[in-house]
Amino acid sequence: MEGGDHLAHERKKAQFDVEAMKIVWAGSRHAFEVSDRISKLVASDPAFRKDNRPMLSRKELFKNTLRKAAYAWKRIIELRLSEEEASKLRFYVDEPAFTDLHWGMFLPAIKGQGTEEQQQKWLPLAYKMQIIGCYAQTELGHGSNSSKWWPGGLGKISTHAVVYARLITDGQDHGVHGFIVQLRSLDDHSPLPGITVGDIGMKFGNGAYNTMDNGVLRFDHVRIPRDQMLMKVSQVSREGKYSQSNVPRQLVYGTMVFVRQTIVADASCALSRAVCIATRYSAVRRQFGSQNGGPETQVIDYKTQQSRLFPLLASAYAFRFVGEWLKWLYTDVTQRLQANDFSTLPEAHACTAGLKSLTTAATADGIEECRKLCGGHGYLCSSGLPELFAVYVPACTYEGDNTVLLLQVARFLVKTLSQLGSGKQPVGTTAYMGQVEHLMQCHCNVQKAEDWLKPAVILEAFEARSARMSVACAKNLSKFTNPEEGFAELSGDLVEAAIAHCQLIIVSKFIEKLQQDIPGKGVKQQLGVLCNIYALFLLHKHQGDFLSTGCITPKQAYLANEQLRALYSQARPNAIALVDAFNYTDHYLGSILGCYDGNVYPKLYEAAWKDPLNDSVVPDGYREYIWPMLKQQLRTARL
Ligand SMILES: CCCCCCCCCCCCCCC/C=C/C(=O)SCCNC(=O)CCNC(=O)[C@H](O)C(C)(C)COP(=O)(O)OP(=O)(O)OC[C@H]1O[C@@H](n2cnc3c(N)ncnc32)[C@H](O)[C@@H]1OP(=O)(O)O
Ligand SMILES: Cc1cc2nc3c(=O)[nH]c(=O)nc-3n(C[C@H](O)[C@H](O)[C@H](O)COP(=O)(O)OP(=O)(O)OC[C@H]3O[C@@H](n4cnc5c(N)ncnc54)[C@H](O)[C@@H]3O)c2cc1C
Repeated sequence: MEGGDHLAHERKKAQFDVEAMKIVWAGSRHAFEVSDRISKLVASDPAFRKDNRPMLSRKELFKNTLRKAAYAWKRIIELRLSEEEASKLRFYVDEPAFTDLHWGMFLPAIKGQGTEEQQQKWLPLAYKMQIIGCYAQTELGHGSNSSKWWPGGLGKISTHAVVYARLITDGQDHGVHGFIVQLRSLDDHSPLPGITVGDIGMKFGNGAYNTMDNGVLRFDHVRIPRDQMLMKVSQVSREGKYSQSNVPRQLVYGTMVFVRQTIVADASCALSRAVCIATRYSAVRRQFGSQNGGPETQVIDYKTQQSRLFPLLASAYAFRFVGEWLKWLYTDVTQRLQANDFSTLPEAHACTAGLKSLTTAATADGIEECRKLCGGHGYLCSSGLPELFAVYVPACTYEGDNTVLLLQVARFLVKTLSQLGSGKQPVGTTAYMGQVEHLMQCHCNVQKAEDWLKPAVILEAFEARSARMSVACAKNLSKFTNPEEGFAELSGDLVEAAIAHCQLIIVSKFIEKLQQDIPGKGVKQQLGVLCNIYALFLLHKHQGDFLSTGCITPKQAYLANEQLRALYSQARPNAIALVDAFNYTDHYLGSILGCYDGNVYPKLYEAAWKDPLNDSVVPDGYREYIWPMLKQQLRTARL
């Protein structure tokens, strides 16, 4: 069957209003309209072509990225795009670039840690891109005194950096502080005296993150003017006297709270993209299972395919909603900080760190699972999945290694529990710890599979599991005379407790979302199915935790799995419509397997012929290497 919509029969099965779901996914009608308009603008402009990326050498690839970034900036100015529209445009261009760090970390660091005066000086230059900045924190070795290593945009492009370094005055070490440092001449781009700077080399995957110039930086007697130390948190006077404002020192790390929050939103984008590809292809692909000469089975109808794919579809929606909530939390903490209320900073730090860890790990694993769900064709670059995986997987490491971040959450949980004794009532995402006595002894009363559809039942099971795991850690920690030694010894258990707590947050935010007014025929009902799939899939996967802490019985675990199977059947007719609701253009998806019309096979066949290897029938190197080999075999055979 040539042309036409090969997935039309699937789209007809939808039991909900897809257009209304698109608004829910985007967050608002306004966000949908901006996203829709800008994604089409990018898709229709040949300057943003990206299908050739895996074929380019590093130098070609990098120059191509610079061209796109400059062109994107030109279009942003010509079209007078707002900040929101400009950031969407960069998002849909879909190519990691120095601009990510300029807009995503350099500017926020100055906004968050610079004084009013410093902001007035630096922000206008940065907003007009008259200077280009990066964020230089990580070191080659341990400490904050070796060479900076990894910062994106540093290697070849940034003119400035926010550099994190130790501040020493009068021989006294005041710890790590941020400094704005000019790295390169604004006239000829050469490094300033005393500065050694360059790219750190090829990274994982063709194309992928190699469009970014992650860099190395060394200083040799470089003088930074005093007023280029970011001085909102602490100051050095002209006389060299060090002082601290009346704000917590942790604000120095505020940029990370901001970026981790955007990374959670980004996880839902990356996962939904992979899921969209795998779902559409699973409906197109037929394999075995035909009876009486009828058509073969669509692989999406295999229960095993559903049990691997639908939890990922549900996770994409779950991450979307928890990302929305995290954005609210971040805005709230920012407003409080401006009013000198620092009380919610530890929670904002724990939530952003923990959710960044959970969502990036699940997304990286999920993209790889989607590749496998597409069988052999998933391994082709034209499926879009190998590059998506290679671009995405460092999210598990950057902005804090995922395990290190979970340990930060665990510290927060242990502290919250220890404060219960002094009568401090936990609030926000740890409010459930206030009912710890009930949660330690409550019994789940599920008797039949459908009982698992009750939000209160699910919530109590997840709260009890999380509370019991944290309390067990706290009890074990109290046996150590040296708390740090105890923390190190029990770090494996602490990480598991942190995961349980963060999973509870995601499940509870999905449930809260469903309590809102959600317009559109059948939309809320479908989201309800996805929410239950997400929660029961987690319960099934981690049933060891739920059983060993006595939160549920083996029979109840069995019933949860039974309910999960029923939910997969409910999701099945809506699967294509649920991924259409992401509203991705074929350009953004960058995948033949995931194309909207499902016309996969002719496109795969056509794309194969575009590979440079097929430019000639006889390949380069034939005369040099293959022909002599064949001739020699011929001679041996004749002997
Ligand atoms: C639709 C959406 C589209 C969105 C598109 C956008 C795309 C998004 C992508 C964005 C681009 C991303 C590109 C990648 C760029 C990558 C950049 C980086 O990787 S920058 C480097 C980041 N490095 C790290 O994250 C290091 C991890 N380590 C830590 O975070 C450590 O905690 C520390 C180095 C900050 C400090 O270590 P240390 O001195 O040992 O202190 P402690 O850890 O013991 O902490 C002391 C105390 O402070 C609290 N704390 C720690 N961090 C924070 C924080 N960030 N905020 C607030 N508070 C913090 C901690 O809890 C302790 O508190 P206490 O009460 O004393 O227990
Ligand atoms: C693509 C990419 C882009 C990046 N961009 C930037 C950037 O723009 N700016 C910037 O400053 N940095 C950047 N980074 C660096 C990034 O932030 C660090 O790589 C990250 O914070 C992890 O630190 P590390 O590499 O030192 O890993 P390590 O800390 O050396 O981790 C190695 C292993 O040790 C374990 N480990 C480490 N500490 C502990 C502990 N306390 N307890 C238990 N286990 C531990 C980790 O879990 C991990 O398994 C980037 C990295 C990548 C990959």
